Amino acid sequence: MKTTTTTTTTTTTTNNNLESYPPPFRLRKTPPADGDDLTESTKQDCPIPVIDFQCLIRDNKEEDYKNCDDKKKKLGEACRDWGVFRLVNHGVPPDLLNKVQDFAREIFSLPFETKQGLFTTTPLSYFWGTPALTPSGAALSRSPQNINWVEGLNVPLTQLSQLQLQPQPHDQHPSLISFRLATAIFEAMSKELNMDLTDEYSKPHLSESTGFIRVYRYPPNSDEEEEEEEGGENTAWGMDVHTDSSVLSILNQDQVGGLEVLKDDQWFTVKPVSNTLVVNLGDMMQAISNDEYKSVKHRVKVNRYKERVSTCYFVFPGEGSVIKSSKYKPFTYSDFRAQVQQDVKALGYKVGLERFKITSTSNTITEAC
Ligand SMILES: O=C(O)CCC(=O)C(=O)O
Ligand SMILES: [Fe+2]
Repeated sequence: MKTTTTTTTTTTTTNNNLESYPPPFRLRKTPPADGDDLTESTKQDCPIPVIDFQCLIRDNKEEDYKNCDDKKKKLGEACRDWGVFRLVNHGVPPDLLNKVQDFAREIFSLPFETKQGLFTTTPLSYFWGTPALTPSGAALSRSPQNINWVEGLNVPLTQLSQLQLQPQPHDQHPSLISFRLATAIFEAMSKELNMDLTDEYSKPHLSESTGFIRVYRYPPNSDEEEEEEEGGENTAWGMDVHTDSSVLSILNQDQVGGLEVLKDDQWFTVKPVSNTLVVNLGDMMQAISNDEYKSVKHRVKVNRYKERVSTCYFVFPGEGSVIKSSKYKPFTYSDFRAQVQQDVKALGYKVGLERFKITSTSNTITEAC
C-alpha cells in the first residue's frame, strides 16, 4: 500500500562531489528519469509505535490528563514489544536539527583527504567504513571485504559547544536540549517500570558526560556487479544488524530512508517522517529494566541513488555507575564498553549483554563461543 510522505526543508541530492567520499565509495549511477528513486521500503506502511512526548512529560508531573493514559500504556508496549518508537511533539526546534545536519553536510562535502586530516585540533573525529570506535573516537579497523558503507563525525556531547554552530540562546544549546529530552524520556520509562529513581544506583543511569552525537553519511551504492551477483539486490550495508550499547539513542533521519528494525523475526522499515525523532532502546536500558524492555536489533540499508544523512544522540550511564539487574551480574558502563571493544577486536563483532548474563546454573559470565 502506498502512503504519503511529508518532505522536509533539508534537501537530499545525488552527490556529484565524488572526491568527498572515501575512495571505495566513489560509485555513480543516475537516478531513473521518473524521479521515483526512493527505496521500495520507504513506500510501505510504517507500523512503528508513535509516542507523544507532551503526554509523557505531563504524566511525569502527576497531572490528571485522562486522554494521556492510553499513550503511557503505549509507551510500555512500545518498549516491551518493539524497543523502538517514533517520538512526536518532542519540542526540539526543527531549525536546530536542520542546523546540525547542514553543518555536518558541509564538512562531509570536503575532499576526503581534507576530512581525514582536519580534526586533530577539534573535538570532532571523522571515521568511515565502520561505526565501531575506540573511546577516543578512532575507528576500529575492519577487513576490506567487510566495510560498512558509511562515514561519520563523532563529537562528545560535552564538547558540542566548541563547534561553530549558529549561536543559540543559552538554554537552547543543542547539548542541553538533547540531555533534557533523554532525561524526560528515561523518567517516563522508569515510571512505567515502577523503578525507584531515588535509589542511589538509579540516578547515574543517564550521564551528560558520557554521551556523544554522531552524524552519518551513507553514500549511495548501486554497484552493477554486486547487483548481478545477488540477483538485483543491493548488498552493501550502511550498518550491519546490531543493538546499541546506549541507554537510549535518539535519531533524526533525512527523507531518504533505510533504517530497519527487527520485531518477531520480521524486518520493518522506519519510514522517514519530518519533525519526528526515532528513539531506540539500547543494551543498558534492557539491563536496567531486567529485560522487560528490549534493546532493538536494527540495521541500515543504503540507497541506490541518494546519499542519506542521519544524526544520532547516544546517551549512556556515568562511566562508573553500576547497573544492577536481576538478569545480569553487576557491571559498570565502562566494563561493558571495554568488553565490547575487546570482542569487536578479537571476534569482529559485539557479543553484548550475553557476556554479563547470569546463567541458571551459575553466576558466571556466559561465554560467547
Ligand atoms: O543512521 C541510522 O539511522 C542508525 C545509526 C545506528 O544505528 C547507530 O549508529 O547505531
Ligand atoms: Fe544503532
